Formats: sequence, structure tokens, C-alpha cells
Amino acid sequence: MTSESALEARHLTVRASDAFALQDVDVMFRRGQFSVILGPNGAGKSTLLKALLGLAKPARGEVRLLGRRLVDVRRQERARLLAYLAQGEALPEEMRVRDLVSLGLGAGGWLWGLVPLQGESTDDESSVTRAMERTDVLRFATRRVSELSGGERQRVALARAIVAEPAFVLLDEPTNHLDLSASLDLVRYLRCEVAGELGAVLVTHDFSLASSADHVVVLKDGRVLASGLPERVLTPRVVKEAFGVNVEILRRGERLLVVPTEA
Ligand SMILES: Nc1ncnc2c1ncn2[C@@H]1O[C@H](COP(=O)(O)OP(=O)(O)OP(=O)(O)O)[C@@H](O)[C@H]1O
Repeated sequence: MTSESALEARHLTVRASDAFALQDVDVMFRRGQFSVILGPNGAGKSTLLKALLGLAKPARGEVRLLGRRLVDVRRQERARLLAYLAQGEALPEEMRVRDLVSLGLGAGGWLWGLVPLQGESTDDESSVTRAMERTDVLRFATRRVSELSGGERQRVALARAIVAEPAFVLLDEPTNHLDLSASLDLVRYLRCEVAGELGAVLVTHDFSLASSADHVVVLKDGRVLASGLPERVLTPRVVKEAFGVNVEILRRGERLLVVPTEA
């Protein structure tokens, strides 16, 4: 697969006040893959997502989207191609689920919520219904956001993110505050989307989630410490270097379990 179907950072350096949040980062995320970014607090994970969206300006290097320089992709097109679920994003409590999902068809991405649709076309209506079916929130269509559980809210946020069929969806710790079952549900729906053309890039602290990914990137102090298949990246050496913790890696079928060997 070439960079024509990828979202990539090349020699990306981003400043955060007087220090560097990212330094010389080279990563490539592909469509049809479930990618995970891991790393300790302050490693630069959220900054990398923001830079990939064009929300954090590079001091050096560049971001490329589907083979083009991100700076050459117009804002409206960027918003259509890249969807974003920000960390701890508040959803409008009084809005009904169907209306909220429809907003994803508007300006998209970071313009979400600002531009409600002026009357939906039949195509739009069926896209909204399809996105709600795919994330299993259709039965909540007429409920208000305030009447949903945390897991249901995240699935509604995912429906809004995928409704316009973006090339990539970038999610910043989407399973935070979700119980095990809700978290597995969210990942399951995301995986179904990835089986199509979507590329998912997810920031997480969850090793179990990382072990099920197609591609893992570990950041430390704003740099890429390791990148590749989970079995190559999730090693005692990398985990020790990134998190300063001694671990054992156990294999259970397809999955890797990262178990600390110290109290
Ligand atoms: N707006 C900002 N102004 C100054 N420094 C910032 C800003 N945003 C991020 N930083 C710094 O950049 C570094 C990377 O932050 P970032 O939020 O990307 O880390 P992270 O890996 O997502 O962390 P966490 O796991 O804690 O969410 C940190 O040292 C942080 O303090």
C-alpha cells in the first residue's frame, strides 16, 4: 500500500510553548487498518492527533493526507476526510440523537456542531440511518443525549464521526470512563468500519486494545520509540523504556497480555 491511501507524518516537529511536544516523528497510518498510539502521559499522543488533523502547526516537517500535503487540502475537504473524536468531548445534552448524528454531515470534523443542516435530503437521511444502524444507536434516535449512558454516548459520537464516510477517524482515548463491555462494543463497531475503507487511529492507555490493533506506535518524550505489529512493538524492552515498568508478555491465542512483574 502506498502513501496514496495513508495519513502520514514526515519528520514532524511541533512546539508546545517553549518545548517540543513532537520531534522528528515519522509515522504512516493506512486506510483499512486499526492503528493505536500508546505512550506515557505527556508523550505527545494528543499533539500527534491534532497535528494529523491540521490543528497543531508543525515547526518542521509535514503531514500528508492520501498522498497530498495537508496544507494543500482545503479546510472543508479536510473536515470531510478526517473525523475526530476529541478527549472528553461534551455532547450537546438537549439535542436528539438523530439530529446530533446529522451534524456529522455538515461541516464535519472540528466544525461539528456549528453548522446544523438546512433540511436533509433523502440521501442524507439514509446515511444518518445507516450510521446509526452500524453503531447500534438507531433505537435511541429520538432520545436526547442527556438520556444516554456513557457507552451509548460514545457510540452516538462514533456514528456522527462516520456518517459522512471519512477516510480516517482519529479518536483520543474514546474508551476512557467506559466499562469493559461498553469499551469492547465501541471497538467492535470501529473494527467493522475498518473492515471497509476507513482508517482508525486511536490514542489509548489500554495495552489489551493495543494488542488487538493492526499497527501500534509507541511515543516517548515526543519521539517514536517503536512502531509496527503489536507482537513486534509490545515487548518487555519497549514497555520498560516507555513506561519504566518491568512486564512479562503472555500470549493467549491471538492476544498478547502485558503483565507487570513488579508491585
Ligand atoms: N497547549 C499547550 N501548551 C503548552 N504545552 C503543551 C500544550 N499542549 C501540550 N503541551 C505539552 O506537550 C507535551 C505533550 O502533550 P500531549 O497532550 O500531546 O501528551 P499526551 O501523550 O497526549 O498525554 P496524556 O496521556 O497525559 O493525555 C506535554 O509535555 C504537554 O505538557
